[in-house]
Amino acid sequence: MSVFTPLARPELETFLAPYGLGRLLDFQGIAAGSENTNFFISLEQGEFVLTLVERGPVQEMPFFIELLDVLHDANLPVPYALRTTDGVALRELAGKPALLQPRLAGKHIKQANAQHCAQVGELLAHLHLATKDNMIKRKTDRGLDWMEEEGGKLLSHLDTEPRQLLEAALEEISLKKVGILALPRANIHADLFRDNAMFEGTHLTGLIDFYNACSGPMLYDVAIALNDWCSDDDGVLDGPRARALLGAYAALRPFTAAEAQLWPTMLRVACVRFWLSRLIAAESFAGQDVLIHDPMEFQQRLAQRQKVHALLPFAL
Ligand SMILES: Nc1ncnc2c1ncn2[C@@H]1O[C@H](COP(=O)(O)OP(=O)(O)OP(=O)(O)O)[C@@H](O)[C@H]1O
Ligand SMILES: N[C@@H](CCO)C(=O)O
Repeated sequence: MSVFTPLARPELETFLAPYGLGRLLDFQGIAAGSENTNFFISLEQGEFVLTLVERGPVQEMPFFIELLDVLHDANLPVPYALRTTDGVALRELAGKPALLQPRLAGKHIKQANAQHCAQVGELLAHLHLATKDNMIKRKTDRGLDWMEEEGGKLLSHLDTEPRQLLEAALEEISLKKVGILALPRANIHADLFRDNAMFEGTHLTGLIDFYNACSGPMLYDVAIALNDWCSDDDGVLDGPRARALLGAYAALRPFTAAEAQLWPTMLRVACVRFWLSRLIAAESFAGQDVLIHDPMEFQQRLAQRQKVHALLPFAL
């Protein structure tokens, strides 16, 4: 289970006291999640989630806090950093940046249908519309340069077939980089997988885990989401789900001609990003009690996306 930093009750009680939310009733490490340490926290005044941020520089934390405030103020269903009675949002616990957030209702779904996908597309468009004119700048630490660098290093670890697949994708990234970086931008979630959305029945109740959020091409966010929400088990894109997600998104923010043109490339870039991070995690956490997502899933998806040539059907 991915509790990288275990906590004892007394240190937790000391940490929680300044929020003024009552006594600690219960707490529980969360096994799901692969990058940060999370605890469900029951206090007298409600249910919360405590996150200890395990990855990325501490100086980035104000970005996440500000972005979640902006999205919360725009009435989007996201968690946000609660303040202590002295107004402090970013705290430290066990030497890690620590945030207390409201616990959102709902649970993750494994099998997405077109109805789920339409809501994801709609909410993603709202997220982009809420930030595109006042984007808060943050360069991702897993962008195109990172993909080229880490991908280059990993090539020699791969067998012939995956190596050729990755080589072709890295070549395409290098060729299309300028065009990708010129696409319309906003603040993007950059990790909108099924395990980062909550549903109650068929109703989307929230998005969580903004720790990969950054400023970047909106189309990249759409491609990341689509690759997870609309793939079959063998990595093939499911037409009805893909059309539902893209249609709902484009109804609120129509795609530009440049986005339509770069769509097949972007689907592949979004596969490379997660194939590489999963390969790196699998190597660095091998044998440890940490949730590791299967890298092969993205190798398969990338192989399937090499066959995608159709431009976006919903462009201006
Ligand atoms: N605000 C919240 N409300 C309800 N549940 C939450 C909240 N934040 C986190 N969780 C729960 O904790 C789990 C892990 O959280 P999260 O996805 O942020 O961790 P992570 O390590 O960053 O995961 P990932 O593998 O997606 O990077 C989620 O799957 C969800 O069940
Ligand atoms: N969503 C990512 C993990 C967190 O970034 C994956 O499935 O590889």
